[in-house]
Amino acid sequence: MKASHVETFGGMYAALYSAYDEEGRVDRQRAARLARYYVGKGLRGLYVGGSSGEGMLQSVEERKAMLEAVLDEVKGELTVIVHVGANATADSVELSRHAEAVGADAISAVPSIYYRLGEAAVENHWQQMIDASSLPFFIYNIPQTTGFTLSAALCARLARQPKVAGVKMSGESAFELQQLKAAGGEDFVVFNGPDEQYVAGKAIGADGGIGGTYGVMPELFAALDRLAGAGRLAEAQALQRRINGIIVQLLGYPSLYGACKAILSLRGIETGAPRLPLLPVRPSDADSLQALNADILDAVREWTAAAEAV
Ligand SMILES: CC(=O)N[C@@H]([C@@H](O)[C@H](O)[C@H](O)CO)[C@@H](O)CC(=O)C(=O)O
Repeated sequence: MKASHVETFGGMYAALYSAYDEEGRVDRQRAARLARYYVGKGLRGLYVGGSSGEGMLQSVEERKAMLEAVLDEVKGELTVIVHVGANATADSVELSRHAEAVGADAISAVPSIYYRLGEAAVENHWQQMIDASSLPFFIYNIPQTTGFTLSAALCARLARQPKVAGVKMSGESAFELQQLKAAGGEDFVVFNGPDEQYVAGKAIGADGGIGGTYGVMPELFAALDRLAGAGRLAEAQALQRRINGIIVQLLGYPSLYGACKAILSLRGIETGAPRLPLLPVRPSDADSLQALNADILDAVREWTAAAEAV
């Protein structure tokens, strides 16, 4: 019997950061090393080229290079979902075809942005990339950055296609997350997007999460999922509060991704600076980043034993 979408894709995914060399060019070796860092950390997989991955700031060729490097390194060990959303439909179609050709597990996309498109245009944009490959497709709903809110009606319509496997719900309303799950049906995978409220998303029906801060604390999000999934609510709430203390600090730097990349650099994983207009950390941030990294590693020590007992 064919595995369900929830069985195949449910779980926790780090939204992978970009990997550049010191001149800001996509660096395949660094991308491979970054992907390898997440093996054995309790995650199901990686989400490549999304918001955290700066896909929207890269050329089609750079995006292909990032994906190829990741798949060469971890294919079969981690499930790889690749974001193929681009402003021009033709670019998304090309990325969708490429994803299938190089062996990604699934594709995903935001709407085209800037033109404030209506539902018919967005639906057509997504449909073209769905049709361009045989891979499962995950809608990426992130209204606060795209200006487009996925309606339950459009979600239900798309979900009628067997290839449409779920939604990455980065909107902040837990109610809307539940409504998308209801619209998609039992085997429609809903990923929680806001890392700060994973427990709420899970409690209301998320099948896992994809997050931009998982990349600096994958063990904590894996533990959080296990505690919440086992119904150990008090511990899950306590861990979510601990995580949120860390996220608040990360959000205090010139850019979230710059801070996350700087923290990974302290652990020997070099990925370069984020691409402008995203700002890198400042030299004056060095001491606080050291302290934050130490705090995260303390939290990992505190919480992994608790979750292993689940
Ligand atoms: C608005 C936004 O960027 N949301 C992030 C969160 O992971 C976010 O970084 C986190 O909750 C911190 O605010 C994700 O939903 C997006 C994401 O994971 C990605 O595609 O990289």
